[in-house]
Amino acid sequence: MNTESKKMATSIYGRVNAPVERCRVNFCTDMEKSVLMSNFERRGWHQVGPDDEWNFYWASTQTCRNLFSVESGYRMNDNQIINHFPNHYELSRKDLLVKNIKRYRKELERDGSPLAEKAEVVLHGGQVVTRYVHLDFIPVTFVLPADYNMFVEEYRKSPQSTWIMKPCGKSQGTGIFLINKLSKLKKWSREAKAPFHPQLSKESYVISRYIDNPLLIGGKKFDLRLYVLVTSFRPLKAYLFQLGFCRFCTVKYDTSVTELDNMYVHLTNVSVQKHGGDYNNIHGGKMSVQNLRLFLEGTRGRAVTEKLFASIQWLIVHSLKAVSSVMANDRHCFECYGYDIIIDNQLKPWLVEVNASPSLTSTTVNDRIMKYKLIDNILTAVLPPDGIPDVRWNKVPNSEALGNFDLLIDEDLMEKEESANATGKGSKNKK
Ligand SMILES: Nc1ncnc2c1ncn2[C@@H]1O[C@H](COP(=O)(O)OP(=O)(O)OP(=O)(O)O)[C@@H](O)[C@H]1O
Repeated sequence: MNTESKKMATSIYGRVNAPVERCRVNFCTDMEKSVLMSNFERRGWHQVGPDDEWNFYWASTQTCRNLFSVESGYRMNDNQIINHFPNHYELSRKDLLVKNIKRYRKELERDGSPLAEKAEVVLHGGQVVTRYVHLDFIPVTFVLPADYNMFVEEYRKSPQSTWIMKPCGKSQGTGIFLINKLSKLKKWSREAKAPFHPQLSKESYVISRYIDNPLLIGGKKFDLRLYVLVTSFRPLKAYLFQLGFCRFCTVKYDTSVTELDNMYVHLTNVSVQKHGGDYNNIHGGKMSVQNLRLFLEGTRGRAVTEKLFASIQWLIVHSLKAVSSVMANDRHCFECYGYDIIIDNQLKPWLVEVNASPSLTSTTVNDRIMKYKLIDNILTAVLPPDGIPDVRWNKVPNSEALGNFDLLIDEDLMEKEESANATGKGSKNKK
């Protein structure tokens, strides 16, 4: 690499900008976010249009779907990669995520896996129900209108529970509301012109048990936004970014009925909270995961904190395994998912949602530094050491190339280790 090409980027990113190999890559994007563009520029990449010969496409989910559609007839060559799997919605659509996780649990149960162990638990109202011991990481959820009767049955088991209704095809808190009475749901259904009638309803919803005992800090509810990079679904290869963050509500948590419609109390989306009068532009209602860890170690102890973070990794791996068999594992694809997780006051993590297009908009300076680093680390991890996209590469970055990503799972590696162990055992046995 000559000195010309060894370009140290300057400016606000500081330490983030280690020298990168500058090589000729033609990139295309329909998302001109500054954290993306500055990363591409720093690598000396050249921007081209979708009809030109691109090597690297950072596309919106819709553009990616169009590109993979049968009608488009587009065929990628070995030097082209793109940032979504064609049917990412199996993981990122609220209803499909639930459907896939339910199927995965049933399959494990049918195979007699110890992971599918069940036990009886007592609900608030004293009712005893059976739940998965290890795979109970999404709140009880039903898809409406299809599962309306099943929902009513569950609702009656614990009528004092609160439920959250979310439209499947929307984001950023749009169309979400809480209910604590079946009558409220029925009223809404009437006003929305019979959305529970499968033939009449245009939109499906999920209704989930509301996690009404979230862990609070400073009296406020928050959730975690974690980034997970998947480079392959079969074999599964996934990495967790260390620099996730917590997103706080601006108003203190309050479960009283009068506050049920107050979204500044219940929804942690930045897109909701930034409209609140108490929104802070400096920290943007965000706190790093490292600081959360320190806070928990100080207030709850190191062992339970370790256990919580291990459970979070566990739930991410199993949510990915739940979709791995249905994902179109195109070798041109990688994807960075935004995981939304709520921790309850028993330090149990709950998976709320997975986003295929986590926001790359920066609300604060720290946010911008972190997101810049995220993109930098993704690019380094998905490209072979020479920096040129190549699907024939084995997609195993070395530990240096992972930057702030930690390996979550590599089924390839696991298989190799297993067979090495078996061979080791074999030779021991021979002795
Ligand atoms: N089961 C639940 N219990 C408690 N709070 C929840 C639950 N589900 C969602 N929430 C809250 O509602 C917010 C919005 O939910 P969710 O992320 O599923 O919807 P969204 O509008 O699609 O968000 P996004 O913009 O991230 O796609 C979450 O960030 C969380 O604060």
